[in-house]
Amino acid sequence: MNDASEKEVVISLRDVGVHYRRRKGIFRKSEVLTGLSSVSIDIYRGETLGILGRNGAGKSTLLRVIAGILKPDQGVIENHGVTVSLLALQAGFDPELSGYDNAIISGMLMGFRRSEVMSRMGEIKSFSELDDFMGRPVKTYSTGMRSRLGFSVAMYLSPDVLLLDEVLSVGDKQFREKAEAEMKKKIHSQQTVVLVSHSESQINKLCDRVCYL
Ligand SMILES: Nc1ncnc2c1ncn2[C@@H]1O[C@H](COP(=O)(O)OP(=O)(O)OP(=O)(O)O)[C@@H](O)[C@H]1O
Repeated sequence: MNDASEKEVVISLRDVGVHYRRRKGIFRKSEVLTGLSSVSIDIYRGETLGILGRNGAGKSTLLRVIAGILKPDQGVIENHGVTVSLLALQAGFDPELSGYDNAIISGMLMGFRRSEVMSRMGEIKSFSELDDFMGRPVKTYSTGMRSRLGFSVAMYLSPDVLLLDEVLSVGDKQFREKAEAEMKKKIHSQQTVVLVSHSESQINKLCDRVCYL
């Protein structure tokens, strides 16, 4: 990471909280569940920030807030003009469309032109090892294949800030090692990454800084 004096904050959160309201029954009062409790953190350009915490601590909620998908009902989040994209295994792809079409749509949602996505398609296909499956509907993919596509799209079409939710934990050992090696290259470049993982050793291996929820 850069010298402390050169650190540039790209996203900052102050006292950010998210609460979910859940109805317990038609005639019963709803209860309020805390999804995220008073988080204050700065994300710096070029860093790889790891997020650790027990199940239900709010890691996925935090990433959704940073991505702008979820509006916090407490505190303030400021994005200092950066593009952000969240890669999570359960999110994103249209099951009826092919891997190619999903890669194009994902890229365009991140703000790339179609031609820019197409110019990287060869690398996306090759890294994902999906071969002919790239032309088939995503609903025919295994979970591991979906994550390989998601990971490859994220690696070759990176926004300013890349949010990864548990994406390095699936797929076979060989692909995981390849994905980790690619992540390390990103880390040594100027890519800003926020990585959620249940694996403390993975976080320690890959991240410059860790936030415990
Ligand atoms: N849509 C929702 N409606 C109600 N409660 C929710 C919703 N999404 C999350 N929660 C609750 O908010 C809390 C935080 O959830 P979140 O998924 O962010 O945690 P997490 O740290 O990512 O968990 P895990 O490690 O199990 O993936 C949990 O108690 C969860 O039950």
